[in-house]
Amino acid sequence: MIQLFNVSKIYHGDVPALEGITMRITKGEFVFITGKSGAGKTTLLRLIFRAELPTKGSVLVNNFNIARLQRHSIPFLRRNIGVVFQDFKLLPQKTVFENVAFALEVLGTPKREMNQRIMHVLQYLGLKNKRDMFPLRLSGGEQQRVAIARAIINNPPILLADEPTGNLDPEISLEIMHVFEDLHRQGSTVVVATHDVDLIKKIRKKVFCLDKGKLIDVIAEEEIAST
Ligand SMILES: Nc1ncnc2c1ncn2[C@@H]1O[C@H](COP(=O)(O)OP(=O)(O)OP(=O)(O)O)[C@@H](O)[C@H]1O
Repeated sequence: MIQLFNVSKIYHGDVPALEGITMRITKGEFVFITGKSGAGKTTLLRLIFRAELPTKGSVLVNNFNIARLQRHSIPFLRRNIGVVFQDFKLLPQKTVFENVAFALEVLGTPKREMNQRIMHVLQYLGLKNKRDMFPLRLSGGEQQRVAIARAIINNPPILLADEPTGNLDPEISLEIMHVFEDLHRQGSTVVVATHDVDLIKKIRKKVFCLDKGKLIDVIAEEEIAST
């Protein structure tokens, strides 16, 4: 589903943000990308949803080389990928409902269908009674759940999360991870970048470890269980 072959990314100068990365994430997998600040986690995710192009190597999503996608095909790639960020990136002047609706409006979804789908996803994430609230009146965990609602409203097969619990306390972080686990159980491919080792130990999924742009280790789920 997601494959990287010998991928390097240099923003400028000669220090690569990523160097010689080869990895494969299969359909329906839940994986973590970890590493210290600056290791290249965000860059790796940005390459997958084509916010960046690799300097070298190739990135394949659903067997399509994302660098070769024609401009008009990019929205089709993005429709397959939901993205969640550390800072939620919600629109502060729109309500919870409107924030989620926005992701459907851009696709021209009919209004009645839109209402049904949004209420369903808000219910799933325990946000039904927050539908008319503005994001800044919500707790961090609730804001992140709104961001997840927005990311999954189009049922994308792939969910990317960049340090999704970076602004949340440990208990709420675990709750958010359980939402990702549930989505994974329902069939989504989930990729979570985090430097939170405690969280990784609790969730126990395959881990790709980056250090200074290089993939230095891949830890299988079973190995984590024993640490
Ligand atoms: N847009 C950019 N322009 C120039 N350099 C960048 C850009 N984005 C990232 N970098 C550099 O690439 C390297 C990897 O950064 P990246 O953000 O991918 O790492 P990270 O592991 O996600 O770090 P953090 O946990 O701090 O977010 C860093 O040295 C960073 O300074």
